[in-house]
Amino acid sequence: MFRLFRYLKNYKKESVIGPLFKLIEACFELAVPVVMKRIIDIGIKNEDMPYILRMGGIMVLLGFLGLACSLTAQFFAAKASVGFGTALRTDLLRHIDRLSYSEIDKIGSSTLVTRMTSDINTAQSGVNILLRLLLRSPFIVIGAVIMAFTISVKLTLIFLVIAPCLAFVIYKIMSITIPRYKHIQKTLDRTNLLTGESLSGARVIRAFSRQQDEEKDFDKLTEELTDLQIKAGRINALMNPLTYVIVNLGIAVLLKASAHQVYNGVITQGEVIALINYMNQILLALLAMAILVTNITKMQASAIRINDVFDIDPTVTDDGNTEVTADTSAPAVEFRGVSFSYHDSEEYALEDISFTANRGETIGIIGGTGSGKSSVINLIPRFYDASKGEVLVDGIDVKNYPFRQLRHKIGIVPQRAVLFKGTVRDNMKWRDSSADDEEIIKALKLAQAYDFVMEKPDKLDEMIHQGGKNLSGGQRQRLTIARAFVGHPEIVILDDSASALDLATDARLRKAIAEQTGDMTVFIVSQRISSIKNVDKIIVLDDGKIAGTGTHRELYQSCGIYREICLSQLSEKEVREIG
Ligand SMILES: Nc1ncnc2c1ncn2[C@@H]1O[C@H](COP(=O)(O)OP(=O)(O)OP(=O)(O)O)[C@@H](O)[C@H]1O
Repeated sequence: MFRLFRYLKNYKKESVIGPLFKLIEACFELAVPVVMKRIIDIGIKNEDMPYILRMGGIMVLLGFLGLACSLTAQFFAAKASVGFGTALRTDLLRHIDRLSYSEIDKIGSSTLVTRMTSDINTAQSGVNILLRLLLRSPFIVIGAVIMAFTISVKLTLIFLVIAPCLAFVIYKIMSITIPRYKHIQKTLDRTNLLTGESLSGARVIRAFSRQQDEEKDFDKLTEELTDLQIKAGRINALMNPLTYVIVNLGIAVLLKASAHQVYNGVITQGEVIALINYMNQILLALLAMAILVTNITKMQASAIRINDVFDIDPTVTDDGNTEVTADTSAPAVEFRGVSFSYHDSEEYALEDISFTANRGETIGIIGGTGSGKSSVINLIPRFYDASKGEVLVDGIDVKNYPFRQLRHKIGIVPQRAVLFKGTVRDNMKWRDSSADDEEIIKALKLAQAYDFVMEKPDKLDEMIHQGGKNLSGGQRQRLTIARAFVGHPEIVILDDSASALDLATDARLRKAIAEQTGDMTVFIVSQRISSIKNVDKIIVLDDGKIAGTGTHRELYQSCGIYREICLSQLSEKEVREIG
């Protein structure tokens, strides 16, 4: 937890002023019983109305000063804790941004969202409470005991018995409830995960009529959560009655012990009232400490989870890499004996892959599901690093490029069409922020997206909802294809990105790519023969290995797997044409 306190370094002043004002407020609070004592012992005893009013005025003033100090402390504590949360969130996001796909796959994006949101919020409120209560509560307890000593040493001995009893009861209750609260937090995480999955997968759940099963799972989890909360709540509910019983018993003992002393003139009525006040102040301060400890425990759990993310070292980095000069005589992309496995698994997803893709060539990658097509193309922009062998772009190992330079060369159309909230124009400028409308329109035309964008009332200014929810699957795909071509990348990768297009649009897209990409090297990953049959070179993958490389005609004659795919997808006439 202490590791996270470095995010308070820009808020040193606030972190001192906040607690300081809380201490000043505590001093005013400790002074109130003294004034009360004077009102009783001097004002009421002498029936001195002006004195009572004067002292009453001082009490009100103490109240207002306390309030002002408390508000000031709250202001600075809030400023420091919000600043802490912001700095922590920014740094965590920066760290997550540096993680490779491999680490993100391992930890899971939904877990990262929880770390970024609820864990950071818990740490932030923990810091706020810490700044306000860490010094104040012990100060009030010690201060109240000292003030009581100045009134009567003998009667204060009762305090020395009551305060540890109170602390013990609070400690006992918390030692039972805190582990339960940790359990509740874990169940809450599971509930959040299930809720997230149910909401994001709502359409699939309905399509498969799985609502009832989902509801059943959700009910089970929420019942478990309710049960845990009720049990922890029941024990926690004992806190106030038990502590008040102890304090009231203490007050009864105090009254009994002081009665004689008051009668004999050893102690005044005002002093007895002041002692009772101090006893109540100790109780309230100890209860505040219980709240503080609960929050520190929650904060500690969140801090561990946040630090777990910080402790993950990115395995794919470009640290120390400086801009490289491309070797224009080398192939645009070359794989040399590349093998690759996910998360250091023993089993290779790709094995001994070697091929070259020259400038201006269009390369088709085909194979069954899970044959390794996406794995191959993910190695080009270094989303993952090859376990063995080398991946070269323009003759240089991708590991030697700064990410910015490498990825600027590449336009990627991922398998899942992801668009962001904003206008069509905003989305088109992701690769190249300086792209003008002319360039955007050229890319939209190539991707067969121009017509439907122009049919929208606001054209390039048409708003796209989060995730492109207000577009059809095919429209989304066409926009992601257009986005990859803006800014004229040297390499374009289309990962099964025409799957939602009708055959006619797909054919027009292929024709446009063949005619308009010029010196770009284009990779088309597909399971459809029709999407790749006219490209310069086709790579056939089977179970992570290359089963054949060549043109459509060559592969039909030499590669059994390719022929099988052709026979399952092409019409008799098309097959006859190859032969
Ligand atoms: N993130 C991942 N973590 C672990 N294993 C993975 C991951 N992604 C893919 N794999 C595994 O690697 C192998 C190759 O997967 P890949 O996605 O490259 O195949 P693909 O040919 O693109 O399949 P599809 O056409 O279905 O997209 C598969 O066995 C798959 O289970």
